[in-house]
Amino acid sequence: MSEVDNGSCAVVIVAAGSGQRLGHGVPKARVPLGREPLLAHAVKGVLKAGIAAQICVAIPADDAELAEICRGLGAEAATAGVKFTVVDGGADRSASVAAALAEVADGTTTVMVHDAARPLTPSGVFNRVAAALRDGATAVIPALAVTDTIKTVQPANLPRTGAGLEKVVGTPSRDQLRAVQTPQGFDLATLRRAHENALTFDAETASRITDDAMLVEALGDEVYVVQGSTHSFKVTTPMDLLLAEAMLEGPLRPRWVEG
Ligand SMILES: Nc1ccn([C@@H]2O[C@H](COP(=O)(O)OP(=O)(O)OP(=O)(O)O)[C@@H](O)[C@H]2O)c(=O)n1
Ligand SMILES: C[C@](O)(CO)[C@H](O)COP(=O)(O)O
Repeated sequence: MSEVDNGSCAVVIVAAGSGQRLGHGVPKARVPLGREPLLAHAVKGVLKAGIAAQICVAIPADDAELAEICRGLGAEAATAGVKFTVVDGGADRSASVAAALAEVADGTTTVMVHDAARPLTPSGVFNRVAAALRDGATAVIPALAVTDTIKTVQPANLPRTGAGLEKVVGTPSRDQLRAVQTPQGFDLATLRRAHENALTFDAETASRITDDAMLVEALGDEVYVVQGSTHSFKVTTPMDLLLAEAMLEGPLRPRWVEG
């Protein structure tokens, strides 16, 4: 049972990336995972969570195959009573989110932004984000504690040969570090304001933006953190896809996969 008023929540799924690091030669959202493309898993995960009144998907412009996949997913969403909207994505992730935000239906109060590249995200994560929004957060992200030791580095040359390497300049305390995931949840007006503010960023600042929470941080607003999930990992490299395939075949198989 969903913990939120899904009558006012839209979920934006960004699926317009090219998937260079996965290296399949087709947009990543179309790459098969088991019997279905990554995007289908992401959409079905949202439907399973039962938190959305609308799903708005950003896909690469002129991708007829993904548009066809979206027609099938739209029919499934309609059966669940969820409005399904497809928009052309932009040149980077932020632009894809902005394009989708423009199509969010009137009356929507909260929005979650989710990566199509996180196909196995459990319902519990959507529900934790939704619960924090309901409890008054205007921005909330799921995250995990980091397990590696993280160093900050800068370019350096070896003393004898001058070979170019990097050297360590610091070791931030792991207690304060978190690895951030999606879905990231927001009050809709706040996220729209954050994206409008981002239009004033210079090119270098804009190029450092990797998630929506950073845009809300730039407004000076609080961003709250809820527990993420190891199952929500992002399919970025071929090894990630292997792990996702193994999860589909094993006891960690998500409940929306038939059979
Ligand atoms: N112009 C873009 C770039 C990325 N994304 C989406 O943002 C999410 C996270 O991006 P990432 O995993 O980096 O995907 P790609 O950009 O496709 O990967 P790569 O950097 O390897 O090309 C993905 O669901 C991707 O489809 C998007 O909608 N529009
Ligand atoms: C939004 C995100 O998935 C949070 O971890 C991540 O920042 C996306 O980064 P990418 O470089 O587009 O993969």
